[in-house]
Amino acid sequence: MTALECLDHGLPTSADLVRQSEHAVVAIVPAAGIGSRMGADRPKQYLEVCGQSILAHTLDRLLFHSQISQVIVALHSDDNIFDSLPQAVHPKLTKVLGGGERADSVLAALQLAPQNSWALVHDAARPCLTVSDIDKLLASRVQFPQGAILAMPVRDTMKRANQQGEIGSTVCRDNLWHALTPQLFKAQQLKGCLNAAIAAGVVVTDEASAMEWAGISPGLVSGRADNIKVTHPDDLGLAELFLMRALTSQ
Ligand SMILES: Nc1ccn([C@@H]2O[C@H](COP(=O)(O)OP(=O)(O)OP(=O)(O)O)[C@@H](O)[C@H]2O)c(=O)n1
Ligand SMILES: C[C@](O)(CO)[C@H](O)COP(=O)(O)O
Repeated sequence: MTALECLDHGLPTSADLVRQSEHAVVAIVPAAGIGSRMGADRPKQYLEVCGQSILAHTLDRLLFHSQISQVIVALHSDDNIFDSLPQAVHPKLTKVLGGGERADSVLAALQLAPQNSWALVHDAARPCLTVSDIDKLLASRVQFPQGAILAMPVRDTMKRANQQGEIGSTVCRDNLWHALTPQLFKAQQLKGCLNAAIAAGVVVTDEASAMEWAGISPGLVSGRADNIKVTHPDDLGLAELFLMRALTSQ
């Protein structure tokens, strides 16, 4: 098929595919949180499930992905555990000091991302990410050159509480998605949008919200429901189950 025919059919030309392959993909792992909602004796990313820490599982998925050239991990200034992880000495891995909020930690890591790279930002607290979902998000760059996020359509009826802890309203769930990670954007563009949004006092709880604030509409890529963010104690059992299932299916 000629380039013109590709364009007519909305397909990537070989030049598009070559260009994508020219831009490195750098994984950014915000891992500087303290896990207050977990209430454990250490930051939740260092709790063990299936034989190693949550962070170690997350790093393995990124370090061993063939299209990811570098993994930049943002750590808390008091972190005295990371260097004991086997993954800490991986040649692809770079450490950076995180910040007060997740967005600050992501920004700190973005300072080290190469000029024309893609930044694939993934929470340390999401250890059940699969290679197939990473592949799916990376492949979405053809359809969503502005960037995209893994997300999951809402399945439950959604309620908004009132001040009394009762149902205030039912939120229409049409076209309502849970934002997951990884979230994939051009590193320089993401850095600019994050800096601008934070400077404007915007609450930035994920990378996409900074891009949206700048007027960009990131793509939504349907991701697996087992890509959970380990946040509360009862998430640990789920993570263990999903990781065990992944190990036994290999
Ligand atoms: N200043 C921060 C805060 C959070 N994170 C990271 O962002 C991810 C998602 O944040 P969250 O699940 O909220 O983790 P914590 O902030 O540790 O949890 P909590 O809000 O319960 O304290 C986590 O991998 C966390 O380590 C970070 O790098 N820097
Ligand atoms: C980035 C994220 O995981 C997308 O759902 C989420 O916003 C992180 O929120 P947290 O409060 O920092 O865990």
